[in-house]
Amino acid sequence: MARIAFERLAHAYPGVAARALKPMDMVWEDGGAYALLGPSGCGKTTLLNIVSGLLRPSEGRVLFDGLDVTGLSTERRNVAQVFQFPVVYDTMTVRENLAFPLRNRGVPAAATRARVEHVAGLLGLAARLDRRARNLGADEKQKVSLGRGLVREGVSAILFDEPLTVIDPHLKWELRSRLKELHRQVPVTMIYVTHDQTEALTFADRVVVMSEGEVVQVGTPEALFEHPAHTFVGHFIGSPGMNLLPCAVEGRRAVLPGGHRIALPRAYPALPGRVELGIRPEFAAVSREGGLPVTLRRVEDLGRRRIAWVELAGVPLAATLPEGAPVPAEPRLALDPARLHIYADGRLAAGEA
Ligand SMILES: Nc1ncnc2c1ncn2[C@@H]1O[C@H](COP(=O)(O)OP(=O)(O)OP(=O)(O)O)[C@@H](O)[C@H]1O
Repeated sequence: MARIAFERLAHAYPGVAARALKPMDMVWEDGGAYALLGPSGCGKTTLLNIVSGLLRPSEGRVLFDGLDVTGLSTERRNVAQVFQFPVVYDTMTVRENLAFPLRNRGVPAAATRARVEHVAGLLGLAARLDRRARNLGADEKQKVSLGRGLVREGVSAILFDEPLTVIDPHLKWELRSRLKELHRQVPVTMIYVTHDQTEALTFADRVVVMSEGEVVQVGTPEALFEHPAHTFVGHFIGSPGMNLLPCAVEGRRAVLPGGHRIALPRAYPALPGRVELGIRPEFAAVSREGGLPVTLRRVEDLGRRRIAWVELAGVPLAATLPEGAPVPAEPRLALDPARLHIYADGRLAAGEA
């Protein structure tokens, strides 16, 4: 297990002027379960390959427990990896596949057998141990691949690159829970790359959100929901994401589209650049009275809750229509003051209580 640190780490691919990763300092705590979340092309795989040693960063250093490993191979770093597509030997049995990483490192036969059976049990593969891998379906092959990543004890970290892509949707939930359970039993540092927020939020204790080669926030799923540090996080996490309204801020007041003034929970100094007010749909309620006048465009029934799509002076936003309430003829929008956030050029402005 290892605490992994980046020191002024950045990466540009040869012949490409723009950096795929912008300079960053970061720490991955020993034993943490991290998800690396972001849209396609934001740099997740680049970052993961730098941790594993498949890719050498063009700038900065990678430290494992304080030791500079920037120039070391994956093997020397003692990192296990699970990729998007199954990596299994078709002619071997499941048992032989799972035992392979242990045999390679000279683990005694009895210990190998016990460990293989334990991991197979965790992944629901116990009844398949003596089958040839080529006779397995795609889901089961990927389970074997996961097992090969998990079977070694004492690794510095286990890295997963979208490991559930080929897995049937109903099995994804089960495998995520099994991985989480495994992390509870053996708290090794795990980094799990995904572009799926549900996958990230259910697997991880800490979610690392990336956008355009930058880590924009590291936080618990709750922190990302309650206090998005960046408008990208507000919008990317949540369904629908956070509403963003252009505004002007004067001390403890915000002036919204249409010239509506609302009180803010904190006081702000003069803010530079583009200023926006962020509020999640969960904390913006549409009702018959109290609040800002809005135009109702449509109501979306999501089963457990209803989303009212409204416009405030022409600016669209999503709000909640409380359970059981009729759709109001003249809707008003109430924003929970405690849940308002102010952003300047995309970044959360601190304000003073
Ligand atoms: N070998 C390469 N040479 C040049 N540019 C690359 C190379 N690999 C990735 N890139 C570029 O670097 C950026 C980050 O890519 P990366 O694959 O790390 O993103 P990602 O978040 O993992 O995306 P995805 O989810 O689609 O895999 C992209 O703009 C990509 O086009």
